[in-house]
Amino acid sequence: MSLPPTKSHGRLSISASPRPRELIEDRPRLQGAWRARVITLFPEAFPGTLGLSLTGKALEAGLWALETIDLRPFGLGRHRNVDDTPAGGGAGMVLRADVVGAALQQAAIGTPVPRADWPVVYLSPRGAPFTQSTARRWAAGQGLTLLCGRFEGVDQRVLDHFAVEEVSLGDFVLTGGEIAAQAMIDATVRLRPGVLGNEASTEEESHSSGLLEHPQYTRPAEWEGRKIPEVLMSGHHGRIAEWRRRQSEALTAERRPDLWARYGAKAGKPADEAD
Ligand SMILES: C[S@@+](CC[C@H](N)C(=O)[O-])C[C@H]1O[C@@H](n2cnc3c(N)ncnc32)[C@H](O)[C@@H]1O
Repeated sequence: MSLPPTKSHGRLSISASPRPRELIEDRPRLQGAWRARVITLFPEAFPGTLGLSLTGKALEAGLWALETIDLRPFGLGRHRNVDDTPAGGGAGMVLRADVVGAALQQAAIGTPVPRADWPVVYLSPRGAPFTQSTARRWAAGQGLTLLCGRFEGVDQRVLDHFAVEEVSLGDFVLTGGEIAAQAMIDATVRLRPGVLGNEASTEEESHSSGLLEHPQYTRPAEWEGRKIPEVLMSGHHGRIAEWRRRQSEALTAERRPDLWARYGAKAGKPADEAD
């Protein structure tokens, strides 16, 4: 079977088909760029929000690359069928192991071993929860292959065969993996060097230190009778840092007792004494 083309959203194509000239010329610049490779029935959903703002600029600049692999051309027969009814009966359709397997094989071309450098992930509500530490782990590698499910999901055998990691965006069910893929790529790519520029720090934001971020304010100094807290206008860096730390702790304790308990435990004291 000849390989269907892979669409590139950055400046590099991994397609087996002839590449436009400008893509070839861009190749050296992209060597070593972190890459997201997404297997989907809806490649037109990409880059989506990833093409906007900082991630979009970084994509254009070649700081990372995005490639979609359309699942449909791997389908069978005249209609390129990709799914079939669930074994054992039940509602809906399941993506076939042979079809998804062929797409995963194409996605594996040129990816490094060991897998730690390039995880292969199935977006799934059954998966391990996606967190900031997942994003950090993925950002430290060379790239990521994401398999977007649809319908009732994917035949289990292909997940087992390729030792695919299952990761969930949260405890809810989406109609497909594309939104989850974009969210996870966004959270990962913004941790790559140069993507956020010098302006933003990823060290002080929510989930980096185990706490939620303190409230933020900007001009005007007074709005609808509400003033910016005085300490933030004082210019006293020590007092500002202390105020922000206390706000972070109070917010975390109130909104996320699970994070607060873990934070307290890390600091070596029970959470209710962590003040
Ligand atoms: C309708 S869902 C399938 C749900 C599946 N039957 C179940 O109950 O676990 C279709 C696809 O959406 C994606 N999806 C749905 N919810 C998700 C979540 N919370 N996180 C990541 N992907 C999700 C997965 O790729 C899934 O295969």
